[in-house]
Amino acid sequence: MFSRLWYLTVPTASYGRFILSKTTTGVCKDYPSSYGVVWRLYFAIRMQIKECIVSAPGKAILHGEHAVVHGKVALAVSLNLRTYLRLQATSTSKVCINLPNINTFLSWDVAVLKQLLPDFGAELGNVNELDAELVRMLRNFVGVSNGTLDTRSMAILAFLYIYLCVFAKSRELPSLTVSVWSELPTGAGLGSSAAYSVCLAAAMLSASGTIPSPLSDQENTARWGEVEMELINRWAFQGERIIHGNPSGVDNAVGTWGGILRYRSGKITALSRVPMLRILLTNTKVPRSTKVLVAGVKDKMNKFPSIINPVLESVDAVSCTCEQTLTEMASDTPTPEHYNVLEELIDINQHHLNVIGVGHTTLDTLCQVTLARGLHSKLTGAGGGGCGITLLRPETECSVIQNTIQDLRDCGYDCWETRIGAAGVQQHSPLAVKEQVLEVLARY
Ligand SMILES: Nc1ncnc2c1ncn2[C@@H]1O[C@H](COP(=O)(O)OP(=O)(O)OP(=O)(O)O)[C@@H](O)[C@H]1O
Ligand SMILES: C[C@@](O)(CCO)CC(=O)[O-]
Ligand SMILES: [Mg+2]
Repeated sequence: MFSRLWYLTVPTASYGRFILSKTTTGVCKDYPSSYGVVWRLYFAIRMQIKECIVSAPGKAILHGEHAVVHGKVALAVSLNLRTYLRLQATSTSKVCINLPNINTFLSWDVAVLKQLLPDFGAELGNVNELDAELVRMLRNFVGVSNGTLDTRSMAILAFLYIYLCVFAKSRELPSLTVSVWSELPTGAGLGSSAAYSVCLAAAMLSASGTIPSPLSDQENTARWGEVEMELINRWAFQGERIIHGNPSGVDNAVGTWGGILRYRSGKITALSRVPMLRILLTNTKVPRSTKVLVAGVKDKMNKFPSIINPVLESVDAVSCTCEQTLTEMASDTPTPEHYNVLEELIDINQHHLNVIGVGHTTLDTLCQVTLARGLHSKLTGAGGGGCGITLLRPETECSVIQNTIQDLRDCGYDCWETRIGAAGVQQHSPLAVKEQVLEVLARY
């Protein structure tokens, strides 16, 4: 009776439709047939896939990268560069993922993915810890070894992991298409993996109905409440674990909450009183892997604990002194002395980052070129290439900024002034998304 596929498609109020799907397999294993059919119908009816568009910002770390992995303080800011994700319900019985930034376009039969689910009733993917058995199965499924750093494999593993875990409760995995496009350079220290993971988590939780849509008739862009953001952040952290190995959680926290955050061992504090900082971002375009760099610091710590641990302690003190200085600047008029302190902290931290082995000659060049114009720089994110930040003082003349940007471009780097403190994860109606972004997301 249930040996063929059937669909019920109903228009929704916003855009798109939802689909009730039935698979060819008929009954749930381990359950009497009529019971299985009832459950399938129950879950199918519940499974009103809610189409959505979400976005999350990238980040720059002012101070505390790497040290934060070992329980020290980090100060991080969101950027005005975002990752966008569009999730569409389909009736193809396939799960499709389009990742144009990394030239990856894949699809799987839902029936094949269902074989990865454990027996009915078994727990899959606790939000608080990575399900090692599922990761192992997914590695086999995708065909990657444990030590792989391949960009595509990491992105696919994170996607499948979050998809399966979020929809595992309903045995009917939905047929859908997910397209992700980012304004952020991939793998350059600006939190592209976290913005990607935050978008995946928000979209899956929203599509499954686990969290409600924050959009209303009046709002084309809206944010979720604290409880929902906490859940998004936790699932995004699992995505980061798959991509990074041992993330601190600071990047996904900024992708979720946005703004300017102090982060230490999972404790997130929004800094509300901070001065408006102007920052240049420079991408050396040297590719690197956060996972490898984080593991390299751990090796150094194991090899020379009495040398490296005090350096991380000092980075912690740099972050705390910076936070204190920013607070003073916000409560009083910022003075040139405040900026002198911020510049000295940048120099000190850059030296520390070199000591722990995450520098790169291109980053040394960045520091030298900007210092020749009187400006101070440090790497941001995992280092080893990727991006650096340069602090601009209020009195820095326009011509100095323009000449610095040109000098850095002459080195072959990308360089631009950025705005910090953008909003965290958001849901958008199509009306609120820039046309070019919609166009890229709709192309697939
Ligand atoms: N737009 C995207 N589309 C698909 N995958 C992405 C995208 N952005 C990031 N990723 C995934 O994240 C990986 C890059 O993560 P990685 O942590 O190494 O760099 P980052 O997050 O940009 O830098 P950092 O962690 O230092 O801030 C890519 O290899 C890919 O697997
Ligand atoms: C290098 C690191 O500290 C920041 C990467 O943006 C890693 C992490 O905190 O997960
Ligand atoms: Mg990352």
